[in-house]
Amino acid sequence: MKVTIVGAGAVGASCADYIASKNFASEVVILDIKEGVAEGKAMDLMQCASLNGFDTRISGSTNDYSKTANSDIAVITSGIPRKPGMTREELIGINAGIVKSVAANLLEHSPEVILIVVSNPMDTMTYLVHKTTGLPKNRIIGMGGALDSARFKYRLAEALEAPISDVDGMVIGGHSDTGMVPLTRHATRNSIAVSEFLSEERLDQVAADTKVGGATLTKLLGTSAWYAPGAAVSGLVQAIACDQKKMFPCSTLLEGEYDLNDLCIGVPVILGRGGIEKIVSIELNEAEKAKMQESAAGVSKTNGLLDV
Ligand SMILES: NC(=O)c1ccc[n+]([C@@H]2O[C@H](COP(=O)([O-])OP(=O)(O)OC[C@H]3O[C@@H](n4cnc5c(N)ncnc54)[C@H](O)[C@@H]3O)[C@@H](O)[C@H]2O)c1
Ligand SMILES: O=C(O)C[C@H](O)C(=O)O
Repeated sequence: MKVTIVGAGAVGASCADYIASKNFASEVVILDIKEGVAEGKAMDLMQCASLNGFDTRISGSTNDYSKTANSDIAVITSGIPRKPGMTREELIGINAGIVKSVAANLLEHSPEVILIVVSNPMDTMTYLVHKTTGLPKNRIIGMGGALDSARFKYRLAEALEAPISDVDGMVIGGHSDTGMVPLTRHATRNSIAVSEFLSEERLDQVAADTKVGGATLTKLLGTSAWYAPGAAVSGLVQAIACDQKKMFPCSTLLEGEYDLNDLCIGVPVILGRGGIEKIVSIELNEAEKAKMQESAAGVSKTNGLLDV
């Protein structure tokens, strides 16, 4: 199993670290345009192998895509992150060109690859990859909901004063400050609805804190987050590599599911060796449907800024 990660920055390196530490991939290639950086990070990570007990071979490449040839999975993290006060949507001008060229380069050397799009604005970048590569939809996966759901569980556990392992919950919708739809009605503590333990006001606060999870970290860090994003990506990569058939909310092209068309947005999917093996349609109530429609309108508006 060969995995390529494009972008040796904060998220790309964190992602390589988690993938290697889990020891399920034979090879990880990190590629970046900055001379020597991918090679340096790969060497640094390889020097963790004896310490952390993994056999994954990690190598770096300065923009030489021949080294990525025959990758099974490729993760696109190349592009700029936001700064405090910015939205993810403001990154479109620079990141669209980068993501488009990176996807084309990857496919030239790995025609069967499954692509995981991370660069922001992620739902729009995922749509751009659809529009420009023509790959079947099962092989283009946008990562956002897995991260947002992890942040939702963190906030739920905080409110419940419970261990996170007691908590389950999912966030669907667009990966944006306003577009996320945390499914509080479906969230549970040990299979009991969290509404049994938390007031409506407290749950609304949990949802609000979840939606600005990325912005909160960007304000604290001066750039956007990388540990949880890297861990979330590695979870998707492992589900595909190990054919786990796990369910994650991922951004995928919708063609009528959830009454939405012609956009990529986060919904629950089953991930296995075929990439997105199934889009899972869950019953939403009227309020949840309205939030999903509003979120989709926001994503479509950003998609409208693309030159495709
Ligand atoms: N979808 C998500 O949940 C999520 C989470 C975190 C970050 N992000 C996004 O991921 C992206 C990367 O974030 P980061 O914190 O790692 O940024 P970073 O600046 O640390 O790293 C980005 C890397 O991309 C490289 N790069 C730029 N253009 C390139 C090209 N054409 N080819 C190869 N490499 C290129 C840069 O040299 C840099 O090393 C940002 O757009 C950020 O908003 C998304
Ligand atoms: O917040 C960001 O801009 C980065 C990423 O999308 C995140 O949610 O951490």
